[in-house]
Amino acid sequence: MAFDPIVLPDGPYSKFKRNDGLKTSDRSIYIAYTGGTIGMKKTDDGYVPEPGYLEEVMSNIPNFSADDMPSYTINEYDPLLDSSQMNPSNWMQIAYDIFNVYHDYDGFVVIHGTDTMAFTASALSFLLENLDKPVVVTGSQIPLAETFNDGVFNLLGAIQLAADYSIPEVMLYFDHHAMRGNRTQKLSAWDLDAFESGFFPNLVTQCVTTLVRDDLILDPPTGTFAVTADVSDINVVLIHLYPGISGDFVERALDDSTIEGAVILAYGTGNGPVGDDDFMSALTDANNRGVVLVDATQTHQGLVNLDEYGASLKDAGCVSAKDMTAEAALAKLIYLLAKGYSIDYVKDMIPQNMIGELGSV
Ligand SMILES: NC(=O)C[C@H](N)C(=O)O
Repeated sequence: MAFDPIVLPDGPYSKFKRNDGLKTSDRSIYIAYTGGTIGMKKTDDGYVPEPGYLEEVMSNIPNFSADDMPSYTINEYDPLLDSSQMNPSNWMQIAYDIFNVYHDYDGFVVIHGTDTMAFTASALSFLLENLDKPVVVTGSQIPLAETFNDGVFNLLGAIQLAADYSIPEVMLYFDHHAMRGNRTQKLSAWDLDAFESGFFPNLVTQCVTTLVRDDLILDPPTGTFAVTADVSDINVVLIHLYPGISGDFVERALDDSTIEGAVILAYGTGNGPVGDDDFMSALTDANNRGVVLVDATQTHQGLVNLDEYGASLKDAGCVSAKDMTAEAALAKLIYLLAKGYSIDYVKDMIPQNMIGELGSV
């Protein structure tokens, strides 16, 4: 009995796949190595960041120097940081670092600890204005030096994505998926599939082949790439609501004249104890002093709707973060304040999509 031959379709087409005739090995990638578990060394006191160690381990893994890899330059930061020690001035260091070499490379990889990776990815998406090259943030749960580890695939995948695709976005690459950076949250300190992209599909899935959601990728910018906001000294706070939170606590949390904004991590669709007069007046007073109050949801898949109930945090002056993650809401608020915009403009912009941080498909 004769069988018709199986005709395989051409591989999935992506308009972001670079097709200028160059090979992957002709491309060059810049790697900003900030720290994180991926490059740590095992010692009697546990894992520690060790200068030079990540590159040493990489040089013993043939894949990183294979013929079909792009060339890459690694800028190892000094000191290497566990990401739990990072603050907005570290975001600026990464942003300026990329800015300084932007025209010399095809794409960028940021090696970073997982703990605050979603905050950094969110912040970079705002800080790197008019980005038209891929910036892929990655790290791992287990150090690359361990025999069984997730760093090999994460780092190889991030480097190849930055080399082969011209996706003009800050992405977070983990466990074979690239997610929009400002949609991500760290969900697990245990699973190798540690991040999720809440209300938004993954942008890229790497299986036997690479599947790119062309329909979701941001349009290339029309303006010139720039880093114009310095968020290092912007003072905002994040207040996570919990049953029993007192007005006194909120008042003290906001009682600092340098505070310019606050993200209120509220329940469900943005709810809080609106019947508590002390709580509401602590917020109202801050709002009257010019502190921008942003109501974001503490759920991982939620949409703030301040008009759903008769009384809401809107009565205290809060503006809705809609479906933004806490990480994105904080980063966006800091960024908008750093731009020096008026309070009214910042409040207007929070619920409006700027760089893919909100809106569902
Ligand atoms: N897996 C990791 O990278 C966790 C580490 N504590 C960090 O965030 O730097």
